[in-house]
Amino acid sequence: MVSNPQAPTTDESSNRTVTVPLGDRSYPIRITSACICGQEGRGADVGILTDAAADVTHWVLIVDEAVSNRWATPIGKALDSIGDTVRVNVIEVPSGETSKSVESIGGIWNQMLNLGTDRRSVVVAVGGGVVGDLAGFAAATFARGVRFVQVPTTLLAMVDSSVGGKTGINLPGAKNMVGAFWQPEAVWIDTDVLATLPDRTYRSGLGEVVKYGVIDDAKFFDWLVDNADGLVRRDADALRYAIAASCESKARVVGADERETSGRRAILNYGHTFAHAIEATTGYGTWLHGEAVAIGMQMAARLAIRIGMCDADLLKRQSDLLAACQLPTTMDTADIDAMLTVMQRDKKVAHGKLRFILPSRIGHVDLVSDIDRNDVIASIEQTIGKA
Ligand SMILES: NC(=O)c1ccc[n+]([C@@H]2O[C@H](COP(=O)([O-])OP(=O)(O)OC[C@H]3O[C@@H](n4cnc5c(N)ncnc54)[C@H](O)[C@@H]3O)[C@@H](O)[C@H]2O)c1
Ligand SMILES: O=C(O)C(=O)C[C@@H](O)[C@H](O)[C@H](O)COP(=O)(O)O
Ligand SMILES: [Zn+2]
Repeated sequence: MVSNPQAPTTDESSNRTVTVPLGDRSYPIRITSACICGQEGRGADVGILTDAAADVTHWVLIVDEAVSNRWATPIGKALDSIGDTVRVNVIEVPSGETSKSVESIGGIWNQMLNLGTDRRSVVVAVGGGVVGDLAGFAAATFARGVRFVQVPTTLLAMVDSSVGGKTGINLPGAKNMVGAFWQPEAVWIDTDVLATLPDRTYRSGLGEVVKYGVIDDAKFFDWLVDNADGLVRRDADALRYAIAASCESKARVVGADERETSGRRAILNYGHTFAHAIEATTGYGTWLHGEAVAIGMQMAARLAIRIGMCDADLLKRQSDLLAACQLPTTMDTADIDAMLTVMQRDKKVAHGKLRFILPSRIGHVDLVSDIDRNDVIASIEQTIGKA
């Protein structure tokens, strides 16, 4: 069922644009379909890329190897056909979280150098959040910064990682610890690419979608409750609505606090202090990011209950929605000491103290300091079913 009177409007082709409002660095998120595979054998329509950046002499496609043939090749061919004045190169990246590493970024910098990348080159990230974060960081740092465009190919990347300019890599003991804020020139979403996305990876993206409902938009949360089945089945209308609503939430928050200085942007980190500790301590890639976020949100909601910020009903509503999205809400076991060590390196830590994003009601969260370590431990234990 898709029934929200505030559903985003669409143009005749059912394409839609959401703007990330950042003054003269504002950029569009274009939500399209049938653009990459092209209509009636015409090849990819790369107008979104060519409109996004003027005076380009060189396109560098940084591509997840799993989507290279099917989704990046048509883009490369269409860019190639623009003419002799523009070069196109492709750098393939192995799939998976372990590619967000010091070794990978070093390899990419050297390949960019060998390909003659300069400040009139534009990087195009084609892949999920891993390639988006990695390619974005390469663009932010090579030659002290070249332009880039995000072409997200996972649901998670469409609703979250391609928007807002957080780029970077992991260290073995700390997720996203090295990176830069570097905004893309545009985000080009083509929902057709989800046709090849495995179910588990697709559902992982729903973890971040649920997050927006809890942190920012109670009406969207209710809509998700009504439409979870459709989303799991990938109903096209439900999916487009969820992508647009998520992008609108993220664009609004990023526009208000681009570099997470006022604290507003930190709300996007709901569940993430726990999630990043789960990812790092279980080995990157064991839990997908959105799955870890789902479990992390459960831990955060329990922490909020423990300190009297919200009641048990919020946890139940959140758990029910996560379960309806076929996401995990618990894990069998956890190395809590190791998790606490990783959590201490969270970027929200201030004066050595952990700070958490915690809900007071559906649709509202706050950044909270002075949390007792024992409450953190108890929240993890309750979520792994130990207490
Ligand atoms: N920068 C941000 O604001 C931000 C926000 C959220 C998450 N992230 C980061 O994003 C990463 C997770 O992103 P993800 O969930 O997209 O993971 P991912 O990039 O690892 O992609 C998941 C899997 O799907 C495959 N894949 C991608 N697109 C496909 C397609 N269309 N068809 C078939 N297979 C496809 C990939 O090869 C990979 O195996 C994490 O590193 C997380 O930290 C960043
Ligand atoms: O864009 C943001 O800001 C977010 O926090 C979005 C998160 O979903 C994302 O996982 C982000 O990469 C986490 O950032 P970090 O600063 O905690 O590493
Ligand atoms: Zn996230």
